[in-house]
Amino acid sequence: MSVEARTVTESEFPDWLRARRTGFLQPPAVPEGESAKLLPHTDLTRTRGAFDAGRCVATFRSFAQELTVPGGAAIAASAVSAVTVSPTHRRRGLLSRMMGAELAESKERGDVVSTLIAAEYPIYGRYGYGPAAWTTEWTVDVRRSALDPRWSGPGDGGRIDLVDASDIRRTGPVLHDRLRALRHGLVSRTQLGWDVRMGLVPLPDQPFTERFHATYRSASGEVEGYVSYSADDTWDDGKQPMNTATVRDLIALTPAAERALWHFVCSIDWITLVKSGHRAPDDLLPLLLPDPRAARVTTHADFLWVRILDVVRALEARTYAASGSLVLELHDPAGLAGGRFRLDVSPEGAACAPTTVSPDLVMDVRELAALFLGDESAVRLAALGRLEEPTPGAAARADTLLRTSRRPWCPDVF
Ligand SMILES: CC(=O)SCCNC(=O)CCNC(=O)[C@H](O)C(C)(C)COP(=O)(O)OP(=O)(O)OC[C@H]1O[C@@H](n2cnc3c(N)ncnc32)[C@H](O)[C@@H]1OP(=O)(O)O
Repeated sequence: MSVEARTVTESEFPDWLRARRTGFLQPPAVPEGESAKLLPHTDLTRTRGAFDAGRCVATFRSFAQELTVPGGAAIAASAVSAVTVSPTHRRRGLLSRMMGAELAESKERGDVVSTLIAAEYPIYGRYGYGPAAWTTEWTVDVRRSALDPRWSGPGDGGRIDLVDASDIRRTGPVLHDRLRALRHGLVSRTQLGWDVRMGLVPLPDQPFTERFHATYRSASGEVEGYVSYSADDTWDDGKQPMNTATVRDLIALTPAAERALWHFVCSIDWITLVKSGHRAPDDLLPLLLPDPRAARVTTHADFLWVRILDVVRALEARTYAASGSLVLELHDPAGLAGGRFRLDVSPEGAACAPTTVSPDLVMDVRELAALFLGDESAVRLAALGRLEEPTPGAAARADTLLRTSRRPWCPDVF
């Protein structure tokens, strides 16, 4: 009997959850109440499964998301998540079938891009996705940071206050939305995501430890950022505290807030190590420390992958720091976004339209995804043989136009 790939019904949802848990190597039995808890937050018209003899053997879902592009505009994205194929059914094309259906529908819906956090690097390039934002995680050895251990709050007239989860549940989304308008690479968060983050909706098998929350308030009284962190309880044999604080979220609208919040986490008695969580590779953290070597990089990897579905809207939505023109020839084996496009940009705005004139650069659509948020360099891609440059110097020109002074940052796993 052939394996059927399609959207799932409400009655199949518990079996879909079991298959998802199996694919992610979690104990397969769906805990009591999990299905009822997740169903109201699940759009079944965007939840796919593959069924073999009535049993769910593959899962895939997407949901509406906004992605901030350089300049602060938010574009419509379809966020792909929960991708699994059971070990019995791998490498038979099930992911390709579900992905093909998703991308076609996403294009039809009018999404500008599709986004995902890739479990493994080699999976998604074949579908036109490229790594658009990388993540770096640091571990700070507080005792070597040379921060003043007598610090008891910001010296700029601002203040740090410990607050409750309910305060962050109220103010966090507002601060996060304001940051989204300032920082490209950020993605919108769902209401469920905030509830889970604050422990208000506990998800089975993701044991939740209540977090500490602190806000930074500027001298004028405005809350400009917050940090949420958890701490372990470790002491060495000599009765010395060796506790680690793990930052779960640190949102700062101003450099003053960023500085004060990091300094706060690095000044808590008993805390000797601070784990930063997902930050942009050019995060200020190491250089906020008098001795930046106290911040050791513990992770550096591709993180947010983007698949461009509408080249014109994607390139017109973002801003550019310089003025110039480029003709791009894009190959897209899936037939969704390929073609030849002329891009005219200046700090005042951008215009992009199909053209027949000779191209300056020729590349696969996945390479454009890596360039899109300003992170990757066209010169580097040319050196790697992933981009052709029929017009000499066009890759360097593309870098002048497309690259951004700050690197994109996506702190969220979704
Ligand atoms: C956004 C997210 O949810 S990320 C989470 C992704 N899920 C996981 O990592 C869970 C464990 N892995 C799995 O469930 C599956 O192996 C999946 C979903 C990654 C792949 O599903 P499959 O149905 O086996 O993929 P499918 O058969 O369609 O493969 C298509 C192509 O991709 C290749 N491919 C698939 N998975 C991988 C991989 N992990 N590494 C390298 N290549 C891969 C296949 O070899 C195939 O290549 P080919 O066309 O040259 O023959």
